[in-house]
Amino acid sequence: MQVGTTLGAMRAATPLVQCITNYVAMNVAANVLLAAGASPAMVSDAEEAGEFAAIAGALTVNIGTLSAPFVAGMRAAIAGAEGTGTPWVLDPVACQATALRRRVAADLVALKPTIIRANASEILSLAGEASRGQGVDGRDSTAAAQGAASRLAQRTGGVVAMTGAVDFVTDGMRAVRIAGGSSWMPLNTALGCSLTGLCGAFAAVAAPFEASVAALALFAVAGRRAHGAAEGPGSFAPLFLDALHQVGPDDLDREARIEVLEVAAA
Ligand SMILES: Nc1ncnc2c1ncn2[C@@H]1O[C@H](COP(=O)(O)OP(=O)(O)OP(=O)(O)O)[C@@H](O)[C@H]1O
Ligand SMILES: Cc1ncsc1CCO
Ligand SMILES: [Mg+2]
Repeated sequence: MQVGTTLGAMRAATPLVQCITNYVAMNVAANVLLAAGASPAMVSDAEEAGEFAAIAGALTVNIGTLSAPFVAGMRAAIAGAEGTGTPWVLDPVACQATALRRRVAADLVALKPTIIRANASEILSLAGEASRGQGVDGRDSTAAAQGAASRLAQRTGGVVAMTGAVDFVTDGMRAVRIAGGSSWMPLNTALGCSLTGLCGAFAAVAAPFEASVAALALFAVAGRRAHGAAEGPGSFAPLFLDALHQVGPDDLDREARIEVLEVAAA
């Protein structure tokens, strides 16, 4: 897959990405998007979120620190995005954990996100299957959730970008696995939330499946590079930001480990 071309297009556009994300992720995700080449804006109040979505290249919606004002802002923003045909990405953080999260996540999935980016435990929960997730941390393997991801994609008509030690992306017809990354990534908070924002940046310039694969591949390559130079989760964080900035289109094509799956295997 031509992930390098997609990265080049994203950087050339510097897309404006509206991120409705949680308090933990706001700063981390903004820095990740800036380092990768996009232009993040954390705009979530219901009074302006719909208006902003109409001028953004993409919208991302994350339920990590959920509250009624956040939900109102999400609904306004999604309505604005739908009005202009703007792609939007859902991150259903810890959607298995409480009744509020299950209800809000189900309501948002019913609005048919362009992309759902989540860990395997969240995908299993959205698909109505048993999840071992502990709060925001995934505890299931993506291999065990491939079927759930495919069914979810078929139900929404969108793309499911599921992450873990090995990532899995499907639109219900096509599927790929992406290897790489670092075991220190889940020890850095909000990297998944930041990747959701990056999926939005790529979706502003490319079709949802290609956008998701490019975003996850960039994280996998940058994570692998940073792992080689880091000594632990703390030193990993700045090295990862540097790598996100340094990986170019040719590097991405050369270093990405993307396996295209037979449909039957998905
Ligand atoms: N064990 C691992 N080895 C390599 N890469 C990993 C591993 N676990 C996660 N990653 C990578 O970390 C990034 C975030 O994925 P993860 O599944 O941890 O998201 P998440 O659970 O939603 O995170 P958060 O909610 O903390 O933001 C992805 O790029 C994924 O490929
Ligand atoms: C730790 C944490 N708690 C709510 S959201 C979040 C960021 C990782 O999902
Ligand atoms: Mg998450």
